[in-house]
Amino acid sequence: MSLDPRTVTVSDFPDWLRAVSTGFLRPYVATEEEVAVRLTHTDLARVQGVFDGDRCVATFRSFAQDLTVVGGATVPADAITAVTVSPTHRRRGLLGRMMAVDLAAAKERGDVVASLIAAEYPIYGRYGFGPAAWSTEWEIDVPRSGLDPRRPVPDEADGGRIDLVDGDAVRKLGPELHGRLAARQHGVVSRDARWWQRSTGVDVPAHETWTEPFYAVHRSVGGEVDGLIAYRADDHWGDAKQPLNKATVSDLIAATPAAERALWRFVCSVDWITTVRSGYRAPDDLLPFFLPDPRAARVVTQADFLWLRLLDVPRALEARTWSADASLVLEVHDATGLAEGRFLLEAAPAGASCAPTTRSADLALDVRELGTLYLGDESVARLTALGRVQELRPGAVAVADALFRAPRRAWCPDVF
Ligand SMILES: CC(=O)SCCNC(=O)CCNC(=O)[C@H](O)C(C)(C)COP(=O)(O)OP(=O)(O)OC[C@H]1O[C@@H](n2cnc3c(N)ncnc32)[C@H](O)[C@@H]1OP(=O)(O)O
Repeated sequence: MSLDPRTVTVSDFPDWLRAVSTGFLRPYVATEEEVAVRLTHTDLARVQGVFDGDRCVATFRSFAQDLTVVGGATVPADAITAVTVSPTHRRRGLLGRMMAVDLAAAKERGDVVASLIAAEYPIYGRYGFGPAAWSTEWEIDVPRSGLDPRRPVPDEADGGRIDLVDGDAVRKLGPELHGRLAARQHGVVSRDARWWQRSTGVDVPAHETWTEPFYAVHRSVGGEVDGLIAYRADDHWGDAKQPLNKATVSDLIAATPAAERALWRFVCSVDWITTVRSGYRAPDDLLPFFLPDPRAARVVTQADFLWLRLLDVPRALEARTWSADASLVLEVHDATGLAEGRFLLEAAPAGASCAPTTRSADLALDVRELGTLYLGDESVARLTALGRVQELRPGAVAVADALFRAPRRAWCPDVF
């Protein structure tokens, strides 16, 4: 029997959801009502399944996403999620087949990149993806941070105020604030209305145990909401009856460094909280330096996070800004042919042009490495030292490094 991927129908959908649960090692607990809700925000044309007889044994879904690139513009991304192959059918090429179908459709549609959060590092490089944004999580030992527990927050330097709010307010205020973040932080991916609902407890899938977080917003001196935090606290007391509670931040977005600082200092100031877990941040997040003693913030996670695969090299390279004025000819290898070619990039801080060329190449690299370099989060010299970029004209690596690097690291705040 052939095991070919096909588009999933409404009647397949519950079995497809069951297969996703199996692949992610969780029991299938969705109710009919949940299936109906999920159908309302799922574009079935972009949901693939592989069926062995009646049973779904492999799953794959993609959806439309906007990705902020260096300089603040966005490109249309093919966001990939819910990738699973049942343990009875693994390593027979099913993922490879579903990926080929999806990437071809994305290219046809005009998406500039494909994006995903990889469950495991070794899976996606073979499909042309490279890690493009990394993530760091800190754990703050609040009593060691040097913050004074007697002081009110925000402190005088800030001038703004912090208000506790509910999920309704977050759904109203969050999207505009997120838009301001997305306009300045490369690596940020769009959040649709469904994202805001799910993160505030509306129609949460049954397999996710939902507890209401605390939400607070920061308002600038002018009264504008310019920061938002969501955090949950545990209930932990020491033997000598001292509170030793941990706050875990699930979201902290801000439009200004001042709002960011005020919100971190706020969560560290909550009485009883002695530990704060930051959630996934950019590796160069300002957080440790908001504390009088940055060593109180210990790195607990440091790993690849957002993976990108370029589908349209000229549009991708023209969309971002560049730190220098130079031209470069890139020979891009892509086993699938989707992004293969030799391209002349003429870059300047004001904008770039990129087009196929017959000029001799300065650098040769796989599309995977171009994905890794795209958001300016990796050095060309490092990839060259690893043998993953070839310098064909002396000095081209230095030129490429001057061009590609961004002033700040990329940050993707969301798992999708
Ligand atoms: C974006 C997301 O959704 S991330 C979530 C990914 N899903 C999971 O991690 C759930 C658990 N794992 C699975 O469901 C499956 O193992 C999958 C989906 C990762 C892989 O599916 P498969 O159908 O087994 O992959 P497929 O047979 O197409 O493998 C293609 C190649 O990748 C390799 N490969 C696949 N998965 C892995 C892995 N986890 N680690 C190392 N190599 C892997 C295969 O060995 C094969 O190599 P080859 O081309 O050299 O022969």
